Amino acid sequence: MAIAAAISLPLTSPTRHSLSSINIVRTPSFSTFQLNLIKPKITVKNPNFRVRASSMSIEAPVQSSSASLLDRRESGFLHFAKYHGLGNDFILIDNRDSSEPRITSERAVQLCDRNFGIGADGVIFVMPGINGTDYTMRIFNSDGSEPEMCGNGIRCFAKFVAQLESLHGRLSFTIHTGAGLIVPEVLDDGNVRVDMGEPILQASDIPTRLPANKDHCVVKSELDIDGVIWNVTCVSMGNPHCITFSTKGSQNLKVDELKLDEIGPKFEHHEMFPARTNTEFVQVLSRSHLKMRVWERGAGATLACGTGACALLVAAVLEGRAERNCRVDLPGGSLQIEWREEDNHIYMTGPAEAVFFGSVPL
Ligand SMILES: N[C@@H](CCC[C@H](N)C(=O)O)C(=O)O
Repeated sequence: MAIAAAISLPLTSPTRHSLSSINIVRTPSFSTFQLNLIKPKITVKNPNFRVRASSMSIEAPVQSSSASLLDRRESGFLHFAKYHGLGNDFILIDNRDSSEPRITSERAVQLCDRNFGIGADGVIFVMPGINGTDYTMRIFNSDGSEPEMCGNGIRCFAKFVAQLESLHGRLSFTIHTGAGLIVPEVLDDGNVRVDMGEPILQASDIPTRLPANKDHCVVKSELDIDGVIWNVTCVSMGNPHCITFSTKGSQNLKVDELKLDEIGPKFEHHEMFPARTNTEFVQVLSRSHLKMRVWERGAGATLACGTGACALLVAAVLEGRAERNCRVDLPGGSLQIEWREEDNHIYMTGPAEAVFFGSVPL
């Protein structure tokens, strides 16, 4: 099904956004508004552009007493919110009334398309909790595959739930995911700290066919990509990650120089990774400051990967390259990651922001 238009409002840009067909004015307090207080404030320049026309509508948040777009329930339309965590962007769907995703994986692929759809790295569904949890999160990657977890996505999930439920201040939820129980906490400053649980290190559970050491872990192993040997460590955060700091014979990667589009797919589809893999290319800036670029399974090069940042910290500690609490710089910004010795859990802290709201045909 075709989609007429998709618009994003980067939060770092000025408050007025000029597009060829419409102007959208955003309130400065955009990140703190309530979904049930949203009303469009759109100036239509081109009379041929109909904001709520045949296929898609766009609303910029300003305070009002009218009903939210997300409160409307016309049949045939899918209402969504677009969020991002450090530029890793997602279409969030209120699926609290059902444990079946409101759209298929095929439709998710269409909606994630940056030219013919809304544009996103994935689609996330907010579903009823199971096993005593508050909510369940499911996600489709932009290629339609379903991963177990998403670190940036779960921060967006927490902010979206807070707005759907009109909750304020410091909040914490329990969320059932394919990676087990995950607990995000919305902090007073708007950032979200997530208890990401324990890393999985057993080769068969990651899964990887790379040779394991005596602890059954894959640390400082070697992976052959077209004759180049990459030193890799493998970690699962519920989803698989392959982390590399160097090629054989070199000291430290310079991540800005990598041709990610060429090498990323070769890691992702390597025969050593039966469930494919996410890959983090890491440069050590200091023992508490790491820089990474990521090639994601099912989404390609993204601006950030939360589970990847957690996995790479574990790899850096296991390889003796870093402390347990580090700042991780990603193309879209920074995350603070801690692998706590007392409980073996990983804690990720970072932002998540609403971008725009809209509706498309189901
Ligand atoms: N960007 C996400 C990870 C999303 C899932 C990943 N592509 C996979 O297939 O495992 C994150 O922030 O963790």
